[in-house]
Amino acid sequence: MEIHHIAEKNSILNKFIAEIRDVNIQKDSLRFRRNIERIGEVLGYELSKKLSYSGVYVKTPLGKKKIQLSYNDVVLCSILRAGLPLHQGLLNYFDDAENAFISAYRHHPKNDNKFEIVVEYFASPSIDNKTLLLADPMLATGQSLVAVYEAIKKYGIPKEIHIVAVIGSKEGVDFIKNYFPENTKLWIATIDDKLNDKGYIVPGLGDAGDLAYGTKL
Ligand SMILES: O=P(O)(O)OC[C@H]1O[C@H](OP(=O)(O)OP(=O)(O)O)[C@H](O)[C@@H]1O
Ligand SMILES: O=c1cc[nH]c(=O)[nH]1
Ligand SMILES: [Mg+2]
Repeated sequence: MEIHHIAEKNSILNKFIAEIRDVNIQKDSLRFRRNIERIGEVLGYELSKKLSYSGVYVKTPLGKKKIQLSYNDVVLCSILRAGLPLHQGLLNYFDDAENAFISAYRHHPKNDNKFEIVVEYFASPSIDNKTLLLADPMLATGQSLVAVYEAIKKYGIPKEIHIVAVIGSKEGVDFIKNYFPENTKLWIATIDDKLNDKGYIVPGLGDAGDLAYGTKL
């Protein structure tokens, strides 16, 4: 897996990451969602550099100009709930992508810290031979991404996969490497060192779904 850790180089992206982490600023859910969306735009721009391009003539009022345009058939698949604002950010740039949505949540059968991932809702076009963008802001243990990848296989075999995430843990990044095809690319804004005993990223940002959409029962 090719890992692109975007915040390793300083850019305006750092401001968006600082705001979603900041315990006070993150309380503004409108700003939180918009910052995740902005990060999606930045990551989408970065990954667009690795797509396939061919020259297309564009007619202007005064002549014509050959421009390199990407010709990939992109399917943008996001994991509910927290994936929604990231999805919107990517869709702002890949505006003619097809779209897929999948639900994944942590089920605690014994009410302790051990959980399994339950994948229930799935709406997807065929992903066969297409460029799959798999978006989820948090890559904690990596189990949600792997469960989703297993579930999506019945919709076809993608030509290539780009995973898009905002904050990951080192452990989660190492875990998913074993499950995705070798040519998969991970576009991740930033990576933290630790997970706590509940599988939350430390320092991370807390619960991305709750921060974007409120607490659930
Ligand atoms: O890498 P993992 O250990 O699998 O954890 C990451 C998952 O946790 C979050 O979703 P969550 O289960 O909180 O659902 P939500 O988006 O509805 O809040 C996040 O959006 C990922 O899907
Ligand atoms: O740190 C984490 C881990 C899982 N889900 C989140 O929203 N945050
Ligand atoms: Mg959550």
